[in-house]
Amino acid sequence: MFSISNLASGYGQSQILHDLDLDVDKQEIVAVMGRNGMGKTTFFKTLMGIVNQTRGSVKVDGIEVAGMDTHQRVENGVAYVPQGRMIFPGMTVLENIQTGLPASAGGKVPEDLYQLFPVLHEMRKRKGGNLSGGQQQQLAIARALATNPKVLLLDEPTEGIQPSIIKDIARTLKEIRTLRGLTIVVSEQVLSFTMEIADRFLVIEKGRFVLEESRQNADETTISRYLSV
Ligand SMILES: Nc1ncnc2c1ncn2[C@@H]1O[C@H](COP(=O)(O)OP(=O)(O)OP(=O)(O)O)[C@@H](O)[C@H]1O
Repeated sequence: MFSISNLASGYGQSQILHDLDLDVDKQEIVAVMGRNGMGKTTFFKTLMGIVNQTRGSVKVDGIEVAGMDTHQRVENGVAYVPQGRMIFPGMTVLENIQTGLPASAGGKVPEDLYQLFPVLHEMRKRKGGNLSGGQQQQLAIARALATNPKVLLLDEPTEGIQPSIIKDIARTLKEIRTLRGLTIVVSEQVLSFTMEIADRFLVIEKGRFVLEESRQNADETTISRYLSV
């Protein structure tokens, strides 16, 4: 469903990603685990066309999106929740969500988004910058979902978030996957979070996938060895 092959990219002369291959099924949740600086953010930015790829293919339901501008990739069903959430702090919660809506929605937020995140409805008139870290993460996810994606990419969603809220985010992501038939790729350093949600685990080191385990075979000790410094 979401097929990445031979993907390479970098910054200027320095190549960061080396021939990445990944096929994600519809409704599958894949976790890309790796320490700081191993290439997780570069991977997502390349998938979104924010960092230029030097080679490779990225297909959504058979449609080649590599080479498209970021907004065209969004139109073709790829949504991105960046590291650090990047919500607009001076805009209200409602306005933040509206930035993700297609023009055809006329600014109207779909009911099911507020059902998924009731707190965003309560706080829709508040400035995004006044929300807690966990609420901002929900807002960033809601804004991404407003584009009605087929594939959701999340870059370290648990960063800076309290453990109790992390559990809520895990529950919500699983719910969204089922409700919307979403395919999810999430990057993380926190294994307890991905153990709750992922069907498959990949470890990235220096821009290469060095380990792949299905949920059934995933061995926490082995994966955590890659994550400890
Ligand atoms: N704008 C940039 N220009 C040059 N090199 C960069 C740039 N951004 C990242 N890099 C380099 O690319 C490599 C991968 O970084 P990246 O941010 O993708 O890693 P990461 O796994 O997401 O780490 P983190 O968890 O710290 O975000 C690192 O060596 C980093 O120094």
